[in-house]
Amino acid sequence: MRTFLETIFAHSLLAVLGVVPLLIALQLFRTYWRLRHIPGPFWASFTNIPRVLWVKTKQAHLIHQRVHEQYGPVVRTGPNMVMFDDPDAIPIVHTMRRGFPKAPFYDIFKSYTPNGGAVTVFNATDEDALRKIKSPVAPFFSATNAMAFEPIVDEVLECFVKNVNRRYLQHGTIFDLAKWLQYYAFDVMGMLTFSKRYSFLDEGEDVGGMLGAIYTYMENAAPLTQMPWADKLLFKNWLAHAIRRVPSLPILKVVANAVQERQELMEKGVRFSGRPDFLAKFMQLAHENPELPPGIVSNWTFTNVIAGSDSVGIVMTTMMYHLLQNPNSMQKLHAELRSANLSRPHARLGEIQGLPYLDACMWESVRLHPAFALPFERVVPEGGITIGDHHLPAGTWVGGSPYVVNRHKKTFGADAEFWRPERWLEGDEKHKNRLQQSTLTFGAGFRICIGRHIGIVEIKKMISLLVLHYDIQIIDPKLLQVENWWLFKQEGFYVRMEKRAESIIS
Ligand code: HEM
Repeated sequence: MRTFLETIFAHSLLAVLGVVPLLIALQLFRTYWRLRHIPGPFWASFTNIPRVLWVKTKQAHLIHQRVHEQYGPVVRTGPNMVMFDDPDAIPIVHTMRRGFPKAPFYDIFKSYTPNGGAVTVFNATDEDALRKIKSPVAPFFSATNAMAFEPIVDEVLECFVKNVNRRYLQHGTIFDLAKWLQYYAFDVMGMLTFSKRYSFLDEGEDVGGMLGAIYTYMENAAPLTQMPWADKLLFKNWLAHAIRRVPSLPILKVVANAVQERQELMEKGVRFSGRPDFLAKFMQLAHENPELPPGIVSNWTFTNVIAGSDSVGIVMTTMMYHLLQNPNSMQKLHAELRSANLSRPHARLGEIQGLPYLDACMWESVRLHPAFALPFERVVPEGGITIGDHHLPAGTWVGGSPYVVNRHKKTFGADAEFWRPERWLEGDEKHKNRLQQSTLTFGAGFRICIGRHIGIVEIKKMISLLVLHYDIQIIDPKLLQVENWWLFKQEGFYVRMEKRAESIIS
């Protein structure tokens, strides 16, 4: 005979066995129901697992493209995530005013703190917190200030030339140009930000594995961006933090040392006698505004280094790759640069900035290969929004993949998949502006990349130098590999270079 306790246990067990599946079914139904009017893959209505797996293939950009081809311009890719492919949606989602915050995608890039994660200008999801740390520094990134950095860029260019010539030109040695463009981009950013190079160019290698570590970090972080609660569960909580030490990126240690050195000088009353780099400006700002959060100087400095280095390297690699694959474009650009009667050895920015074909090649590279190639997710505000025929309720995460949006055929032409810089020159200034505003590579609206003017200076200076002074031969275009861990990086861009007869650089 059953005891009283056994009877209670049996009834409770039956109740639990009945209620739990019911609750799960209800929750799944609720999840599905909210965005049931948006087409998309079946499982995406219930779980984010498909989009995590897409990112894990390293080729999510191609899957996003296929998903749009199959389901249309507005697609549900997760229980609460909707993607668009039409540039017309850019001003709806990436507004110029506040009120359309970044989604929890960006929480993955915040290091853990008990009160919600360390916020930087890049990863801030709370717009009040963003305003406090972004408004004071935004003017430093203006187009005019970017031009003032030109002498520093020239110095690093010289270092690039010296080391590439010494190592590879004499015996026609093959090397990976993508790596060297990345070294240049990092060394420029180190110089602009805290007046130090990391010595990648001098040593001709990824010193201390600093760059590799950034990539490994992105490889781990990118899948989590698609399921942010998993990051909270696995890494961003006090327990996980107590039992495992999250290793800091080695490059940030170099940056932290530079900041500390400068702070020690300041405390000793020694005035920094170097050029007014970003760090000097950040320190002065923090000194004059004690209400700014502690650690803000390191925070701004880290953001510059992380946001503004790999991205620039990626654009330059794209541009050189397509120029070498398209001799007609290379010849046109070479002819334009030659007839511009440029200063030697380094063209002045004022001389190259307005060159139409150089500009067209740059924008075509920016369009074809966005340095960050997953959707820039935002949270739909109160009242919802409408994209095409689809209403998205408040709280939905929405974003476009720059890779897909930048290939929108109605906007960019039937040949949008291919390299054709001329598309940027086939109309008046209005046409070019429209294409630029339809390109999502730098983001858009209120959170558009603030460093883009600086990036463009670095890119145009380097490409002019390479095209004007070197004959470059690509070894095997098929060796170029691309992997998309949000950072959309290339590798295996093997070339042989020799100086052009008319070159005067040594
Ligand atoms: C030319 C190559 C570059 C590309 C393709 C690029 C791309 C981007 C993109 C896509 C965003 C917005 C991301 C989003 O909405 O989630 C962004 C933001 C940002 N970028 Fe860049 N970037 C480049 C160069 C730079 C440079 C050189 C710097 C620093 C000097 C920089 C600093 C920043 C910062 C601070 C933000 C955050 C702005 C905000 O959220 O308000 N970027 N960048």
